[in-house]
Amino acid sequence: MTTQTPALLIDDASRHYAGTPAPAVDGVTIDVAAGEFLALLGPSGCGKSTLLRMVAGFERLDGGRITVGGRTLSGPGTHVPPEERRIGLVFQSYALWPHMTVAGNVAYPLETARVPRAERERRVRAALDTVGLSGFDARHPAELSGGQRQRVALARCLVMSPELVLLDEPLANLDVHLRAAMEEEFADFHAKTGATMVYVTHDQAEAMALATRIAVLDHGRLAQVAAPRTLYREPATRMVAGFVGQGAVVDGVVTGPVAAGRARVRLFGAEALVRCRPGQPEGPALVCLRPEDLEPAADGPIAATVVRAAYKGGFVLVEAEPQAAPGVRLLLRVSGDAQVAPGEALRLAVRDGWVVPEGAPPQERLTPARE
Ligand SMILES: Nc1ncnc2c1ncn2[C@@H]1O[C@H](COP(=O)(O)OP(=O)(O)OP(=O)(O)O)[C@@H](O)[C@H]1O
Repeated sequence: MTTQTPALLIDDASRHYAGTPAPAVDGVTIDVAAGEFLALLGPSGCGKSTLLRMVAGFERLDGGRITVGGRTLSGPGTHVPPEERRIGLVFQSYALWPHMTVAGNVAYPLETARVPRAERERRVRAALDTVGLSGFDARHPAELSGGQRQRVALARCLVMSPELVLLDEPLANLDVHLRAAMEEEFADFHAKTGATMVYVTHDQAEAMALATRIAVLDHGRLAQVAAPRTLYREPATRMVAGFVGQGAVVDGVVTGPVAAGRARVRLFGAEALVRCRPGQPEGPALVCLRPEDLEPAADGPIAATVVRAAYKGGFVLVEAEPQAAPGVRLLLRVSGDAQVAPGEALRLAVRDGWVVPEGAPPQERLTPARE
């Protein structure tokens, strides 16, 4: 059996800024396989950028270790400076030189590294070709769209053939349409180069669309790292359940039996069968109900009242309040043809759900590109 060295290993890494009450990054462990696209996701201030800056070498660690391809870059007594890490960086501000042409910007890191002219020109051409900007060599950044500028920044990073590429909210400054187009560009870029990527975002849709795995940070700690589908269907904590995807996290009681990943739960006085981790104990529990887990049904056991109904094109997103739990809001989708109005009574059936195993170990290891 062979054990592959992870492309990037963040091992129990911490950073506590002086004068702040709590660590920005608190004992985070993640290993990233070669060729993996890992998204770091979480609300503002959860420590995503700090963690990325630690990997890049701009921040020192207060504890733990960071290795890339088996080489320790940060650790007790070790801090390799950013420029010696062979890591590509792409940030939301493209940081292109305005007085240089596109080709000049992309060639810049090669010049700094004293790469001979002929090889430099070949690599610049190849990098511009990869990002779909052949023929733009002579333009200046001011003559490009936001998306094109971001692609130049990608090409400039790619031209150095980095082992690892770090991207910090690279689409944050682009409008919605351009973001969608650039998402595809990033997916292409990843497929073509096979580079290992770590991508910071607070946009869960972006993370879901791009990443092989997503690491969710919550107040500097790793809440869960898993494939997008697992994160959505089997959130490990209340925070992950609420932050990723739509739906509700509600109080229920596991009444058993718990077998084959299923449990019987009592929800709003009704019985339902939902998914759970093996060994889920009986008793009070949090249950995550996604919109597709709930269905209006004439004989549904949960009596509810429509609070809001929003036509979303093709379907209506309904917010409903169970009569047994005033203040709780459930979300479900009904057909776009259905007439649903606030105040209406509704009976709901629970088709699926997930018992949130708060307190269980957060780490899930998966090989890249596999669910
Ligand atoms: N240089 C600094 N000095 C002191 N505190 C800092 C510094 N940089 C970040 N912090 C604090 O560390 C915590 C994590 O910040 P960080 O920028 O890593 O979060 P983030 O998840 O990237 O947020 P955002 O999505 O808003 O960029 C925050 O509480 C922030 O205020």
